[in-house]
Amino acid sequence: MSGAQTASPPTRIRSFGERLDAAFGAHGHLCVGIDPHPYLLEQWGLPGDANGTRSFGLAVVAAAAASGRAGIVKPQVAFFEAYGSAGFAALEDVLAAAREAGLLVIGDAKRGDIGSTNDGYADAWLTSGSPLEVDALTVTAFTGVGALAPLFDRAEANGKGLFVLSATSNPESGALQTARTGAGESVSRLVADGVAARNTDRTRLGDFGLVLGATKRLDDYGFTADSLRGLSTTPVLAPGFGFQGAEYSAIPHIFGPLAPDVVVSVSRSILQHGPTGLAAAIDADAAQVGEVIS
Ligand SMILES: O=C(O)c1cc(=O)[nH]c(=O)n1[C@@H]1O[C@H](COP(=O)(O)O)[C@@H](O)[C@H]1O
Repeated sequence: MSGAQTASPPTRIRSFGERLDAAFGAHGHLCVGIDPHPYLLEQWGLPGDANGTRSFGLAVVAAAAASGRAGIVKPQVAFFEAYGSAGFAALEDVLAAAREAGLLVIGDAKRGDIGSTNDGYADAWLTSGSPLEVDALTVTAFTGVGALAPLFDRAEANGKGLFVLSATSNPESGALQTARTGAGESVSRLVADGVAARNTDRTRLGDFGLVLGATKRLDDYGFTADSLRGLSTTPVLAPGFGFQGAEYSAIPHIFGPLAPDVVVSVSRSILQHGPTGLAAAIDADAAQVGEVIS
């Protein structure tokens, strides 16, 4: 054999935005939350322990993958964390199963700290081969969008994404998030503009998105029609449907120009159908979402 070898070009890592766009195209916009509330474990006939959360999570992953109409899942870390190391072991199994099934995984851990600590979170959640590897992570910017730089950088390098809380769905969010800065913009918008600025290639769906609750009027949170247009190509993670009161039919009205890039996230109102009704509930909700976002 000759010593001369042709070097193969390095494989380009697909960005999170590209993969999210592909998931939208192949499966639609529905994201099924994996929230193993203790009352749901009981309702599903599962033990109220880490094994229960594992069985619950694996069942949701299997149903989403089998339906083909939900290409994204969002495990809520809190309900696994409640069982300590055994809960994290269960979460690792659920994440591995979701990855194996080809689902896009948004880890809902709402991390965010000073920059040097965010490096640790990037190691844990956004690094290929890490036990808790996900495709995208929810984070808070209370320490400042700039403090998230290690997470943005690592996500970009590894083909991962972030969803940063901007206008959250809970009733208490307004006092803080609608507060105005010295320059007169709302805290929600300050965060949104900072995140959008990290999406440098505006010709494609970005890797960095915003959490905008579907229960809110975005103009109350300081977003004008123009500012929403300026956020185009920034993906949106939208919780608040079902149990929190928002309806799928309102998506175009709530999100305006951002509606085509919305991840429609729903947990309890699908999960309450139990293991036997889950598949039908996913199909029914996906059909409704498909009618408003094509
Ligand atoms: O980041 C989130 O997903 C999130 C942000 C937000 O503003 N509101 C919100 O409800 N969530 C999460 O979305 C899920 C909503 O659950 P359901 O109300 O059961 O659909 C929970 O896991 C919440 O923690």
